Amino acid sequence: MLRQTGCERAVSDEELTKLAPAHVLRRVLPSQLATDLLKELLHESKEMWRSSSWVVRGKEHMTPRTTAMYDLSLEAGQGEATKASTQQTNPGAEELHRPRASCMPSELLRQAARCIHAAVKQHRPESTWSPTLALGNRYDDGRACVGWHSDFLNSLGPRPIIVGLSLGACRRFSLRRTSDHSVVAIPMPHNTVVIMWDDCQEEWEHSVPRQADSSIGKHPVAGLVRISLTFRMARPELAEKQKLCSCGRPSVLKSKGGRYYLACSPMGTPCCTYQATTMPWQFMPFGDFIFRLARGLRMRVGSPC
Ligand SMILES: O=C(O)CCC(=O)C(=O)O
Ligand SMILES: [Fe+2]
Repeated sequence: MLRQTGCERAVSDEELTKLAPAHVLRRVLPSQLATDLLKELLHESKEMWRSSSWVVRGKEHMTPRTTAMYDLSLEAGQGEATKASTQQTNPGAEELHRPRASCMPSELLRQAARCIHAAVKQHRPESTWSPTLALGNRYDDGRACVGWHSDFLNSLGPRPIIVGLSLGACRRFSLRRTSDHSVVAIPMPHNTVVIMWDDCQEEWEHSVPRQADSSIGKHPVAGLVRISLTFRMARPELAEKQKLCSCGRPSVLKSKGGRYYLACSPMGTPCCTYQATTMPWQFMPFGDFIFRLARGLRMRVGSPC
């Protein structure tokens, strides 16, 4: 059933697949694995995850949640992530004033990654997607949130599959189409997965909005705390092709109005107000994308650095 919530529509799982390039799957992990992973991450996130921060005009802004990056390509015992691997898996991290924590994935987290991989394979047998990293987010209560955004494409490439697993408290996950700002929202109780595919990063934004604590579905173990893991596949071919802005700082690859563009300084004050490319994203095969990126997305800089 469609329900109007302000300007936001709460939709059923079936409707979501018709309205947005996204898919909700319930109880994807065996329930014991979901419980054990939740307990492990509740503990680990308290000890090791942290709020990142960035500085805009001298003022430090903290993320209203704690986060950590898990590099699934690292074998147990490999210890600290190397700088190269951190740069690839932690896009924008070098721009952060307080960078994101990098943690080693446990066996439980790897098992969860295998379940997520199998679920994607079941829905898209032809897909070669396989998760290489997971970004953890911890939302302690209704004030913790993530605002409207699409994920950086630098290390993921065009039209990436990104899979979010929710553990603990039930929060709302919202998707907004950039062309007309229509919003759909889905409740994400414990052990629910949302798959964002196709052009979800190119044409839509997503968020976990602030909520009154009284509207959050508490979990028997986690209470108001929600933990999410977003599984992604990094493309090593792209890491070598990262472009610096003309001011020398890293740039991020984003998409707007049907074109890719590189923007300066994702987290701080951009040196340039506008940088555009002339690369349309639609229907572009990955090989073409790499080729064009290697040749350089020629940037038109709106104002001088
Ligand atoms: O917590 C969520 O479900 C969303 C997190 C998110 O958007 C992200 O990690 O980029
Ligand atoms: Fe995101």
